[in-house]
Amino acid sequence: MAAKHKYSVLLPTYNERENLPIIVWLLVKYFSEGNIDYEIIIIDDGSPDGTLEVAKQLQKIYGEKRIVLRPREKKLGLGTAYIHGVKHATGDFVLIMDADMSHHPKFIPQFIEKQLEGDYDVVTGTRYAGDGGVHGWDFKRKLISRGANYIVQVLLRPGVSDSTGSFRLYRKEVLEKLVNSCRSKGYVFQIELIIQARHMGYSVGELPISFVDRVYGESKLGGHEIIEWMKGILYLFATT
Ligand SMILES: Nc1nc2c(ncn2[C@@H]2O[C@H](COP(=O)(O)OP(=O)(O)O[C@H]3O[C@H](CO)[C@@H](O)[C@H](O)[C@@H]3O)[C@@H](O)[C@H]2O)c(=O)[nH]1
Ligand SMILES: [Mg+2]
Repeated sequence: MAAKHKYSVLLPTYNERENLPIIVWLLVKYFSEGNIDYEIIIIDDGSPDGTLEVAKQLQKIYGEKRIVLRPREKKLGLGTAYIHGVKHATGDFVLIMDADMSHHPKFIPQFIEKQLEGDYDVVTGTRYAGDGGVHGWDFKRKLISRGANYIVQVLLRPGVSDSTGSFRLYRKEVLEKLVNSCRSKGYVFQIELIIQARHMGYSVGELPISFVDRVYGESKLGGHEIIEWMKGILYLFATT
């Protein structure tokens, strides 16, 4: 596949020292094999494990055109990391994904194909339709994810089968507009984006993906994030 567009990948990182070289290597592989123009924007939030130092090494290996560093001094949340990253994106399309290998770069050519096929404004990965799935999570974490999706379905009617997932492809100008109309700062940000996309009449396609739990490091979704998530959902319910 030789796509004529440029794709910017936003990689938010907090303590992803072990994962970053693997995901970057795979991203480079799939983009190069597909002869696709790309940049990888790493938004590190002052990770104490030295993720930024690793990112700097990767920039030396792959070059400043491909690896763009947009770090922030401290942990300011996943939603604001995306907002920060998109400001610096130079591609026609923006891919958002986790940096811990739960979102495998092998799906990127499928995201691109799906977008081109349907001329979609957004293509969103789904773990809960078609061949999509979740692997490696314990029962509690599966329940949290299913429960969160169910709450969103009932309260906000997002029009997609997996509203809490965050492996997505956006037309850049669409993402910029969505980001400007979103207020959430944490994990609820991806839900607000997809709800806004529906309200603003953008076309959204779904792509089944498999989500595999991380091998290295830990999830940052703790009790505080879950409480903030619930507050965010209630706020969206009351205001949208
Ligand atoms: N820069 C930055 N990055 C962050 C922050 N918090 C998390 N990240 C990064 O965001 C990505 C996802 O964080 P995880 O901590 O691995 O999330 P998860 O528990 O695996 O959650 C996944 O499932 C959720 C529910 O389906 C999703 O909402 C979430 O996006 C993610 O896909 C990782 O690359 C992580 O380093 C932050 O405050 N700042
Ligand atoms: Mg993760």
